Amino acid sequence: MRYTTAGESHGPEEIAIIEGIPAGLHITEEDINVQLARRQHAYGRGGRQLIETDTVTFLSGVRHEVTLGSPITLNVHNDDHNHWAAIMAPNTPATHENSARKVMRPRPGHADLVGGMKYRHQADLRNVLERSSARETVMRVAVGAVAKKLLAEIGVDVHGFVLNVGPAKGDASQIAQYKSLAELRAVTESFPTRALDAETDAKIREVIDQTKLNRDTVGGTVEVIAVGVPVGLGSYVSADEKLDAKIARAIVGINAFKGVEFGGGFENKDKFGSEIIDEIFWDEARGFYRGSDNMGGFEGGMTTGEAVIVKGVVKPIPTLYQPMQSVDIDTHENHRASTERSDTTAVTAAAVIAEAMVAIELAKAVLDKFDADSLDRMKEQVAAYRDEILRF
Ligand SMILES: Cc1cc2nc3c(=O)[nH]c(=O)nc-3n(C[C@H](O)[C@H](O)[C@H](O)COP(=O)(O)O)c2cc1C
Ligand SMILES: C=C(O[C@@H]1CC(C(=O)O)=C[C@@H](OP(=O)(O)O)[C@H]1O)C(=O)O
Repeated sequence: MRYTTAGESHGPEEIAIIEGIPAGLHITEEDINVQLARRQHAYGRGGRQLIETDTVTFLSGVRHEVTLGSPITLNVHNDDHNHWAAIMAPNTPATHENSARKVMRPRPGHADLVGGMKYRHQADLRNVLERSSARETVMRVAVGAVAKKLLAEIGVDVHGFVLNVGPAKGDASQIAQYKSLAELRAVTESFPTRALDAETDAKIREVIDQTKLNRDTVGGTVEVIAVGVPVGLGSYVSADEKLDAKIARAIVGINAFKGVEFGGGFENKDKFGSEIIDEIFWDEARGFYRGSDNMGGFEGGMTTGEAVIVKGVVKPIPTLYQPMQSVDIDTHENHRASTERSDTTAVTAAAVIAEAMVAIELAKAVLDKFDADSLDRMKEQVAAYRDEILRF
């Protein structure tokens, strides 16, 4: 499976093309729209989300709600494009009027300055901004929704949620507190916040509200948990086949993510080996299993069969309503950076995006390992493999 996305933030459409999804997967636009809504309506977002109604259209690869095995094209319309049609027009030469919203003062913390230097966009840094915007993540969530549907067919369930925002502490992995991922989902699905308990939920909302009043932005930590993952996805034999490494790349590839960890993560460094190594047990029903999951479901770059637990750190987003110091790329004079309207935090939406990225990497690994032409054949192979592993 591979995918690509295309689209500018204020252009007419966002597009994704996915190749390698087996024939025979039941999927509807609504399956995807549910996930898009979780991203779009996350707490702490700005005015743009009041304009958009993120819904997907299938343009290829799906017939009568079933995948054909051919490339799947997904499309989400940018409703805001109406307000930008002249400025984004692909077929009209630049004029004084349609270049009205030029960006000449790069926004610190964005791709503006380096992207401008790299692509020689010295006439207008909007040419960088439009694609570097996290608007593109709407398509990653759409692709992730297809991946989640595929994974559900083999009993893999992936869920992402917010652990903390700003100084509201408490970023210990949550899975241990819950009997099942379904239970965890039941309490965290109610975005805007993780809602693990009413007090923390209220604290997180308060931090976001107060940050907005301060005309500032705030970061935080998200967690993604996947259960039902088969043993042995990824491989130790070559560095680029390690699945934990692929997931780390996929997480840090999301706009504004600055860190990633697995299981106990950075906290493991403060403990002794005897406290954190996941010991091996066996029983008839489960076969081999670990007594704990401090490694977040990976040994040697391969899934152990325990829950995959991934955390990501999201920076406070860079566009503030109190613009930061920058320099005009034309005059080289000091100026306040350009301001676009902005979210207060990306953390809440980022939990949904991180979930999508983990689902995509797990789905890719499953499709690499098993026959991926027909869904039924893939499921037969996965079942036979699970049975073999149980009897090891
Ligand atoms: C869901 C989401 C929404 C975002 N919204 C904004 C925003 O409104 N304003 C902003 O300055 N940055 C926002 N960002 C962050 C920028 O896209 C990001 O910081 C920038 O592209 C530079 O990339 P980097 O932080 O990965 O280096 C958002 C990120 C995500 C994931
Ligand atoms: C459009 C989305 O997020 C955008 C991501 C973003 C950025 O700089 O990354 C900046 C803002 O763009 P705008 O200036 O158009 O409001 C966000 O709204 C979205 O997530 O759908």
